[in-house]
Amino acid sequence: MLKNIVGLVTGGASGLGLATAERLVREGGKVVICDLSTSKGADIAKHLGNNAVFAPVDVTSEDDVKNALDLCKIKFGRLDAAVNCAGITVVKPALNTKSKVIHTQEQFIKVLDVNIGGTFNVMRLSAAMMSENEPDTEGCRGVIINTASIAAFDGKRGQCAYSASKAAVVGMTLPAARDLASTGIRVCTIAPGYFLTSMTEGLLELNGGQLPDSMQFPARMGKPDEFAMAVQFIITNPMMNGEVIRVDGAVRMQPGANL
Ligand SMILES: CC(=O)CC(=O)SCCNC(=O)CCNC(=O)[C@H](O)C(C)(C)COP(=O)(O)OP(=O)(O)OC[C@H]1O[C@@H](n2cnc3c(N)ncnc32)[C@H](O)[C@@H]1OP(=O)(O)O
Ligand SMILES: NC(=O)C1=CN([C@@H]2O[C@H](COP(=O)(O)OP(=O)(O)OC[C@H]3O[C@@H](n4cnc5c(N)ncnc54)[C@H](O)[C@@H]3O)[C@@H](O)[C@H]2O)C=CC1
Repeated sequence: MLKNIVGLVTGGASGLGLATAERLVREGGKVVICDLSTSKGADIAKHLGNNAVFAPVDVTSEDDVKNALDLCKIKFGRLDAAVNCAGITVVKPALNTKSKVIHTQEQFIKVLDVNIGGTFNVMRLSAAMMSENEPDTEGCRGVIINTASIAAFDGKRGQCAYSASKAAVVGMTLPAARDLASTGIRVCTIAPGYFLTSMTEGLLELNGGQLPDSMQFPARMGKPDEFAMAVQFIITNPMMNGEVIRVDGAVRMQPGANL
């Protein structure tokens, strides 16, 4: 149960973030869905009812994130769990050896800006708000959960920017947990494998309907709620801190194309 837990979920209008927002409300919590103003976040929040509200947020903007946290305070009184799911990808070799097309520096920096900068922005500002919470019986004031990817460890061809950004999210997990330990705020990261969302739709088809050979068990794409289950586990287990958990059915990405 997540009874009375107040969560803020970035990327909450789609895929893994949406499943997390839905689970929070289903399990008795409340949620601020943060996503781009162009997303379906407002409709989704309306559909979820009084325990959900939408905040239009670009995670790279300090003002947007502060406004979302203000809304969280006005609507729900406090923040217990910030879940960073907003993320983007670019798929392009550093150099396409056949066409001679070079990866642009702009694309590389954009992915780092959203995936690293956005995650850190939400983490630091959420922590400031959580630090005002009364600690629970364990002395905990809140928890921050970031989303990396198995591409942080074994990225494929074409994933320099994405893998670098996710490796950075892995890298900031322990120092952030150490920074926030004295305030009683925990920080963990989930590194998902292949999950069926708008980020990955079409990949299976592109791969001739073939799942990756390295996929072990279960040999299928993850369901977004299976990510949300990991979020719930981290929120509810006080010993979870400073750790990166792969949720991937034991798959390892291979160097070749597509999946
Ligand atoms: C887990 C998560 O967090 C979510 C995920 O990541 S999901 C996983 C998503 N998967 C990916 O991101 C991988 C995506 N990769 C791809 O889409 C492709 O491999 C790619 C776009 C990177 C390259 O595709 P491609 O079709 O090989 O590129 P293309 O430009 O058409 O290259 C044509 C040829 O040059 C070769 N080539 C081009 N650049 C190359 C390079 N740097 N090295 C070797 N060969 C190269 C290709 O192998 C291909 O050869 P053939 O014609 O003999 O097959
Ligand atoms: N789907 C998968 O297989 C995997 C996904 N991930 C990661 O999980 C996270 C969620 O991805 P999915 O749900 O799959 O993708 P998705 O594309 O379905 O959802 C991402 C959401 O982030 C939002 N977003 C993008 N840029 C934003 C910004 N600047 N500010 C605010 N919101 C922004 C999008 O509008 C979208 O709603 C991402 O960080 C992704 O890298 C990691 C491993 C595997």
